[in-house]
Amino acid sequence: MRERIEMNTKGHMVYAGMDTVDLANQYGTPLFVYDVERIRKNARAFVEGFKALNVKAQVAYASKAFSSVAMLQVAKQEGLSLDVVSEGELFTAIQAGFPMDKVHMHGNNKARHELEMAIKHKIGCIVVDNFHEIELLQELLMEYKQDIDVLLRVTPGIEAHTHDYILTGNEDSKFGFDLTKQAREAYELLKLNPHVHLKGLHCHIGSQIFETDGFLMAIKRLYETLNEWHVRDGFNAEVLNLGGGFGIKYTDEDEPLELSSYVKALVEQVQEEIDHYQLLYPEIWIEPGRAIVGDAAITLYTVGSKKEIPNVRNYVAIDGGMTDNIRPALYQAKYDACVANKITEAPTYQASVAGKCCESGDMLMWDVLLPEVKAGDILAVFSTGAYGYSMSSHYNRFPKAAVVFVEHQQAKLVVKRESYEDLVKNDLSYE
Ligand SMILES: Cc1ncc(COP(=O)(O)O)c(C=O)c1O
Ligand SMILES: N[C@@H](CCCC[NH3+])C(=O)O
Repeated sequence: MRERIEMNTKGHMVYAGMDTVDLANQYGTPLFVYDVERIRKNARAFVEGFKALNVKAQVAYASKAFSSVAMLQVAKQEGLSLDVVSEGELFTAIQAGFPMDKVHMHGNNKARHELEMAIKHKIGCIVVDNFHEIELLQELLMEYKQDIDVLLRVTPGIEAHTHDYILTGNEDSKFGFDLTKQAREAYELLKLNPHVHLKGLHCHIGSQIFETDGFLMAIKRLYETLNEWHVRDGFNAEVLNLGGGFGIKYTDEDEPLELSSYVKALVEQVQEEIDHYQLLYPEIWIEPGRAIVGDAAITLYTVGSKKEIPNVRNYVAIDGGMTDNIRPALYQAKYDACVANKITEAPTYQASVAGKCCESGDMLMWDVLLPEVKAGDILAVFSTGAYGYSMSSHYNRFPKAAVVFVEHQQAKLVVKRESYEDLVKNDLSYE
């Protein structure tokens, strides 16, 4: 990570061409700072990876990783499609002027009103997850006399090498239909609905995955099923959606693949299956979230109190924590950081970085090496662009942080810091 740190003549860390200490002073902390050029570079690696192989594809940004109007506008500018999982994410897409025909809707418990909103806005595709949803769709499409493209989400029974909580493609999962029996049943039910156009299958095997073998195995499993359906009644998948999950570098322990090599591996495996079963080549869709925004942001915090326990541990507290980054508490996720105003100083002080919530588990990092820190220093945590702001909470009534986009050495506030008034705006008096 440290090789990525740039510094200016003041000895301050520079990020996306900007002095991070100046950014912290101007916008306050905690502050998410996104490098928009990096977002574009990541998006293009996927899009161009498919283009280079001459494969028809859609790269749908999984907006759960970080959704805001500005972010979705960047995704739109890059020609991405969009994966939304709720009315709120769809509403944000509408506010961003995102083309609705490039929006795909997910969700393991889509409510009637969510499906209704998707239908009314004529989104590009609904990824059908369960039998209840098939019934709801049947009713709504009749009511609206409207057609819609759908994919069936299936669980290919793959155990990807990642944290248990972010595994989704294994058989024992709350998402999708199992491939052995339920998928066939769902396929038969969807065939009865003249308003539904089943385009193909979807699977998502998990998140923060560094190897391609899980994806390749999933493709094999999907094609076993697709071949059965083809043999039985001539079904040809026009679309194969392989989900997201492409891993990124958080710390030096992580060794992610080049984004284009994931694309190449997926395309080659699909080609192999197509050749083997003599089927038509589908469009390949993917849904990267983390790999588009994860390494494109840092979070800036201000250091406050310290607690030094001789022969045990040094705690350094910052002005944020699990409210803006729940990942260490939830997944034991690891991060790397530096002190933005002390880049030239040697990291000789071992410390654990604590948040300010009333919760012992509210820790951002355990036992990392920093320079001697003191109150007022600015801590920069790397690779916080995915599932940081989007999973943030109001625990202990901390207002949510601000988000700044930087491009061409210009910073722009894209999400305002919440005020205390924002926090209580939905509260009603009981007096
Ligand atoms: C269905 C689906 N698609 C895409 C994603 C995005 O995953 P990632 O951010 O790991 O690329 C997720 C989250 O894991 C997901 O559940
Ligand atoms: N939120 C998770 C990933 C799972 C997301 C969606 N299936 C993370 O921070 O790693």
